[in-house]
Amino acid sequence: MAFSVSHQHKLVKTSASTKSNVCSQILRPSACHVSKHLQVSCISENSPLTITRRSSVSCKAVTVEKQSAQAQTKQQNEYEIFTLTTWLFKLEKQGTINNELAVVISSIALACKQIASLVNRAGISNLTGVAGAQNVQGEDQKKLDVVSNEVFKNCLSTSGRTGILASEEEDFPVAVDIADAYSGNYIVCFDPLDGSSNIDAGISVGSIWGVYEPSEECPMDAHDDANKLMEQCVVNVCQPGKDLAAAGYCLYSSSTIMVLSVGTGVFGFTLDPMIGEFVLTHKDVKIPEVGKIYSFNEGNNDLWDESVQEYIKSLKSPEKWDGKPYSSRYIGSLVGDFHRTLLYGGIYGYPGDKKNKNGKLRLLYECAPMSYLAEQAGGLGSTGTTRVLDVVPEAVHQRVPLFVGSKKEVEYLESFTKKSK
Ligand SMILES: O=P(O)(O)OC[C@H]1O[C@](O)(COP(=O)(O)O)[C@@H](O)[C@@H]1O
Repeated sequence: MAFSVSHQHKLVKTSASTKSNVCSQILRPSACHVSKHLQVSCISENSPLTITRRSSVSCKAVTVEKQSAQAQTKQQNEYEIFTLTTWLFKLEKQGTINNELAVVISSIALACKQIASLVNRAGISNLTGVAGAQNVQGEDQKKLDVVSNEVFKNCLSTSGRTGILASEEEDFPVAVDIADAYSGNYIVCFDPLDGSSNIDAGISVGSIWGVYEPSEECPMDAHDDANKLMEQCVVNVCQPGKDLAAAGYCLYSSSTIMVLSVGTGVFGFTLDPMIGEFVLTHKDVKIPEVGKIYSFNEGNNDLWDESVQEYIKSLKSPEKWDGKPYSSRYIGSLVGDFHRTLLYGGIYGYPGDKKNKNGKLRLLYECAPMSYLAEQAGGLGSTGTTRVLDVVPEAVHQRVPLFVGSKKEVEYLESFTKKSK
C-alpha cells in the first residue's frame, strides 16, 4: 500500500515509486523504510500533520513542529557567536572569576582592539619611527610604544577595577586614583607593544599582560605620603608569577588574536573586524609535548653560556635526531615566536649571556605571563635552572633568562643548563 500527502493533508493511494519520496519528505532520510503500520492524523487544516508509530517500525516518528524547532535552533546556532564577552560572562556565572576581573580583562581587550587598528594603520597615520625618548630600559621608544602605553593606561584606569599599573614604558608603577576606585584594585603589569623593533617592517608584534590580586601583606593606603605609596605599589607589583589571577597576550599579525588564561586552560579569540568582537577560535589550547622547532637569536651564540651552546649544537646534529635536525624559526618578537610555539610545539629561548647575565626579557610583563600560559597549556617556562613562575621579583623591570614551550623540549634544555650550575 502506498501513500502521498495532498494539500488537504489527507492520504491518497499512489504508485510504488513515490513511496520513498513521500518518506523522505516527511521523515528523515535514514528512516526510509515505511510500512503500512503508520497512523496519520491531523486535527485541522492549520494544525501540523502528525505521523505516529503504530508499532515497532524502524523509523523514528518526528513531528513537523519538532522539525521546524530544530531548523530554528540550527539557524540560531549558525548566527550564534561565542565572543570574549560571552566567555567572561559564562566564567562569572560559574563563579570561576568575579565581575571585577571580567571588567579588567574586557578593558584590556578594548585597549588591544585600539592598538590593533593603530598598528594596522601605522604607516598611514605617521606612527612609524621613534618617539625621540628612551624608556627606563635605555631603549629608544617607538612612537607606537608611547601611544600603546597611553591606550593601555586609559582603558585600565577608566575601568574602575584597577589599583596599580606597571608598564614596560613607565619607570615606576602607576597608582590609579585608589581613593575613588570603588572596587577591585587589581594590579596589571603589561608590555603595551612587544617586539616594537619590528613595527616599521610590518612584522607581527603584540601586547603582553598579567593581572594580580592586591597583596594582603601590603594594603594600599591612599592617605600615605607619595613615597610610602610608591613603596606599597612596588611591593604589590612584585609578586611571583604563580600568583597570577590571569595572563595573556594579543598578537597583531595577519589576524589579531587574543590568547589568555584565568587558570582554567588557555583560550584564543580572533578579532572579527566585521563586528569588532573577539570571537572564540582556539578552545582549551594544549601545547604539543614535543616540537622540533627552536627559536633563539643565534647571533648571540658565542656570548651564551657553554651549556646553552652545547644544547643548540645538539639540536642541529642530524645523527641525534634520525637524520632530521630541529628547524630554526625566529621572528624577533616574543609574542609572534611564542604564539607559533604554543600551537606547533617547540621551544623559544632568550638566554642570559656574558654581557647580560639575565638576558633581555622582563620577568613581570614578558616572562611570567608567557610561562603562565605555557603551563596552563601543558608546557613549561624555565630560567634554565628555576621555574619562572616561582621567581619572586626584586624589581619592577627585573630581567630573567627565558626558555618556554613544550614540556619535553624545556626539560631537554634544562638537562644541559641545570648540569652546568
Ligand atoms: O633582537 P633580539 O635581541 O633578538 O630581541 C628580540 C626580543 O626582544 C623583544 O623585542 C623585547 O621586547 P620589546 O620590544 O618589548 O622591548 C622581544 O619581543 C623579542 O623576542
